[in-house]
Amino acid sequence: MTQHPISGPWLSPAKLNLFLYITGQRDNGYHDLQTLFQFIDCCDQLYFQLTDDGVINLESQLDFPAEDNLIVKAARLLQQYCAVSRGVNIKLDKQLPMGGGIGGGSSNAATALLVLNRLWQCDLSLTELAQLGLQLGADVPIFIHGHSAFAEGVGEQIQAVDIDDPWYVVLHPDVHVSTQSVFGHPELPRNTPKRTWQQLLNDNWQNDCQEIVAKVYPEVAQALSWLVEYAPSRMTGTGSCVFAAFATEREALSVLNKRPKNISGFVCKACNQSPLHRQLANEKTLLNTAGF
Ligand SMILES: C[C@@](CO)(OP(=O)(O)O)[C@H](O)COP(=O)(O)OP(=O)(O)OC[C@H]1O[C@@H](n2ccc(N)nc2=O)[C@H](O)[C@@H]1O
Ligand SMILES: Nc1ncnc2c1ncn2[C@@H]1O[C@H](COP(=O)(O)OP(=O)(O)O)[C@@H](O)[C@H]1O
Repeated sequence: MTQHPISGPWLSPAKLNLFLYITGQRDNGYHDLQTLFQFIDCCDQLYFQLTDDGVINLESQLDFPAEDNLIVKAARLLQQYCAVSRGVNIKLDKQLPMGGGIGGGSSNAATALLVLNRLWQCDLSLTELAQLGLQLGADVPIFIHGHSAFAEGVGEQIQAVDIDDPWYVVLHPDVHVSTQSVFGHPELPRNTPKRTWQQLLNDNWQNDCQEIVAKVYPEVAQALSWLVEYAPSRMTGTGSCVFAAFATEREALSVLNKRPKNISGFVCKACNQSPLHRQLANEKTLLNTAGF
């Protein structure tokens, strides 16, 4: 049997929601949002090795079944959609905190779709890949398009934007916030008036989920009230991570290093282009045998 080379490491970056407003609710229960996504240079890494047997395997340090992993779901979706006969061994090196609102699962799915589209020679456009990805999660299309974006609808109406790219301190309170439970909360504000991008650009940015999450999870409230002493601070997505922007890495690191011992966190740089898309533009990183 042919031993195929290993391709990777491929980056799977996190995102922050710099603002998040809920402007309505659809008949199917899903909420309409206006949100601003920006990537950060904090990433998981994925490795791929093609196989001839059609089977999709995933090796990772996660403690739930591979079948439930969005990477396997993404690979299977593409394989079926393009009638690919080959399989793939995938290895995930997970670095990003999970359930923190920084989008690691959606990003992993998008990285799998983008890289396998190339390795399996499916040749789907970004628009087609984003449509496939939307079946896996509302945030997947943003990671497929790979540019900072103002998103509306459930995240599928995307307008690429260029915005400031500061350094961030991201704090990760030790709680897992379920997206579904936040959207199901009776006190969640659901009728923030819709505004244009121009109006929002000059607004004092907020997150409509923050008040409820901080009320239910005191750890989130504690992280916010600590960080806000240094700079304006907000929650990303449905939490639990909170962040604040700084002009320099040095300033951000000095704040991070003073954090309370019970809160983990990291410093990262904002990127208007996804680190994965930068990598995809450089074919030379495609083959590497050091992965598995
Ligand atoms: C709100 C965001 C902002 O980035 O939060 P985070 O998950 O990143 O924190 C995302 O769009 C989340 O996207 P994602 O995490 O993919 O959500 P999904 O799996 O599609 O949905 C999980 C559940 O949340 C609810 N849901 C999700 C998105 C939405 N616009 N309205 C909803 O009501 C639905 O009940 C759904 O069953
Ligand atoms: N590859 C993956 N990485 C992380 N989480 C995953 C993955 N595949 C499935 N999941 C599931 O998605 C949930 C949310 O993960 P994640 O994307 O990290 O959080 P968030 O949506 O809050 O940013 C996890 O708790 C896990 O059950």
